[in-house]
Amino acid sequence: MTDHRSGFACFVGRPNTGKSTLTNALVGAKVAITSDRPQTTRHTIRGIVSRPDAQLVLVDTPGFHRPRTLLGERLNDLVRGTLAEVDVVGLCVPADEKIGPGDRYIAGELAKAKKKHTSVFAIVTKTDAADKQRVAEQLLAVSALGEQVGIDFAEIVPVSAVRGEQVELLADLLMKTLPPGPALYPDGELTDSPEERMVAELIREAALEGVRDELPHSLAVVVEEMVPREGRPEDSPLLDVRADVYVERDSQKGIVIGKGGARLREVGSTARRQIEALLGTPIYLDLHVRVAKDWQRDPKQLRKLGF
Ligand SMILES: Nc1nc2c(ncn2[C@@H]2O[C@H](COP(=O)(O)OP(=O)(O)OP(=O)(O)O)[C@@H](O)[C@H]2O)c(=O)[nH]1
Repeated sequence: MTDHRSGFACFVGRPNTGKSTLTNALVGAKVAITSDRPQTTRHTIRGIVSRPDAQLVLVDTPGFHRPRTLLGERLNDLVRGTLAEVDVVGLCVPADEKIGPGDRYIAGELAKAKKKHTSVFAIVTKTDAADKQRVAEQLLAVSALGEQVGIDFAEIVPVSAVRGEQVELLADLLMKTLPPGPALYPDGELTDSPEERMVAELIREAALEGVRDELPHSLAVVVEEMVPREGRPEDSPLLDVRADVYVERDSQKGIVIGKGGARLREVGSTARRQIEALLGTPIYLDLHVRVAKDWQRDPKQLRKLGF
């Protein structure tokens, strides 16, 4: 485990440069494109690439690929925030289109916003849509763009996401840049499913009911597992849902759990009814309250929780 690496990456680039397609290709067939997920992470998770030795979490950079909406300070801050938190950024430029003002704008913003320790990759996408000569020219043009804006690309990688060419190589290279660290998400979980997010949100709502003033917004819920109970008859399935409710301090733990666990039982049964209504199947809800103290020192773990 000592060699394990983990971290966050995001792809930036003009619209239509193939960022989503590349994300899907990296994550594999099982990816579910997630919608906004304000509850447990500040940024939408697009997918998770897990390997025995590394885990790469791909996140969205809000607004970055939409320069028109970048006027507001706040959004700019958000973009800078994201770029400051990820370990590696991939600037996507398609092979089949000349580099234009849009690419230069984004590269320029990226040069300003990135942190010193952030690796920046240039990714020349859609190489199947251009001939070899054109791809070679584009690699040079991208390299020149980097020099223009003052970004020293860690790698310049040509890929075709639709053909799956160089996608593995890109994953290898991205993972190599990540800092040492444990997996941030449970093994085998490629991406949070929309169901898990909704379930987490329902539990969080139930946990905040009546104590909203006492507890900070930072109460977070992570669904660790949702698995069908084995050995149940087909016409009477049961879904085991295991979730952790995170608070920041011991005193808050007491508030959530209540006297003799009374409040937590109430939270559990309220949430269970709502989850059953949502999923249309009986569930067994196993709730644990944890203090996120240790997590506070680890920005990545905090990000996972949305603190
Ligand atoms: N030929 C080819 N087309 C691709 C490739 N990757 C993406 N495309 C096409 O390019 C278009 C845009 O791809 P997306 O992945 O949606 O691009 P995006 O950058 O996520 O777009 P936005 O969400 O608008 O920012 C789609 O029509 C894709 O099918 C590729 O490797 N080769």
